[in-house]
Amino acid sequence: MYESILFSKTNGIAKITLNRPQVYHALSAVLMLEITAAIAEVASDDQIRVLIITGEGDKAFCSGADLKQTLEGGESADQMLKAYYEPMIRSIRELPKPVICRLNGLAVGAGCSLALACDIIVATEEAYLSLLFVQIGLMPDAGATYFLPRLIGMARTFELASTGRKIFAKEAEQIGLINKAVPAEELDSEVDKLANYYQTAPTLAIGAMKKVLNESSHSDLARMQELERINQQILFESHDAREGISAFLEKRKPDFQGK
Ligand SMILES: CC(C)(COP(=O)(O)OP(=O)(O)OC[C@H]1O[C@@H](n2cnc3c(N)ncnc32)[C@H](O)[C@@H]1OP(=O)(O)O)[C@@H](O)C(=O)NCCC(=O)NCCSC(=O)/C=C1/CC=CC=CO1
Repeated sequence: MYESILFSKTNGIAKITLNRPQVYHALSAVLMLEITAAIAEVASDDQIRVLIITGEGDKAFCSGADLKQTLEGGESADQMLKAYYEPMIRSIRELPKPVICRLNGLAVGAGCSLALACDIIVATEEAYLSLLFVQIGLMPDAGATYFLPRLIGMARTFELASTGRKIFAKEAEQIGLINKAVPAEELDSEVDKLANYYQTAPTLAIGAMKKVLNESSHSDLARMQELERINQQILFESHDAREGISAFLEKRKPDFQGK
């Protein structure tokens, strides 16, 4: 059904694998439309409780815009960003389910933006991120200027964006750009551990928390308290909250259904 991604759904866990290895999974229009379409499938499938995004193989997660297609496609940057990049990035942020980035290799340009849009990033120690836009005379896009200052502050963002230097996973972990750097042989067990946790977690609560946190960087305390109140009221009536509270009182493990 898809030509540039592999898409699987198993035991409540969906996985999107970018699959254009000959160009390090560079972002073609088709690839971006397919990622966005697969995320819409994840959104509408109540059985799916967590999404993993990764690249095929061990070299690259994503090399950013497919430069050949970008140059030859005849579309302006404005058109491409609006039509392909921005909907893809927003679909990750707006998905009310956790998204894990399995950073299997380099993530550069808009590939870096794609990784940063995810909720949790687990990387191999060999993986690196780079805002190398500046090296081809461009500036960060696809949401990078939104994510970076919030994650690592303005001074670090300016340095990384104006030089495009590589940030390997260990440094990225230290400065708070990713969650965890692990040896390559531990990447799958680390990602599986997280995915299995989320697959049995109270998905409704996690989705509401994600939606509210998305607002926190541009809202004041009163607005955040209002959003907390509105969403907590909805969660308080939910199956999983009733189950979680009952399980605590009955001294047993909760059986969360994600609703
Ligand atoms: C740093 C690299 C990603 C990897 O370097 P290296 O390990 O030395 O590997 P290479 O030999 O260079 O690459 C392997 C093959 O993949 C092809 N390739 C790699 N990246 C791309 C790409 N982005 N587009 C097309 N093809 C790519 C590469 O040509 C090799 O193919 P052959 O074996 O046939 O030669 C390095 O490859 C690199 O710097 N890549 C370019 C990174 C880049 O500049 N990305 C785009 C940034 S801009 C952006 O992401 C977003 C936009 C959005 C909208 C509008 C306009 C522009 O950009």
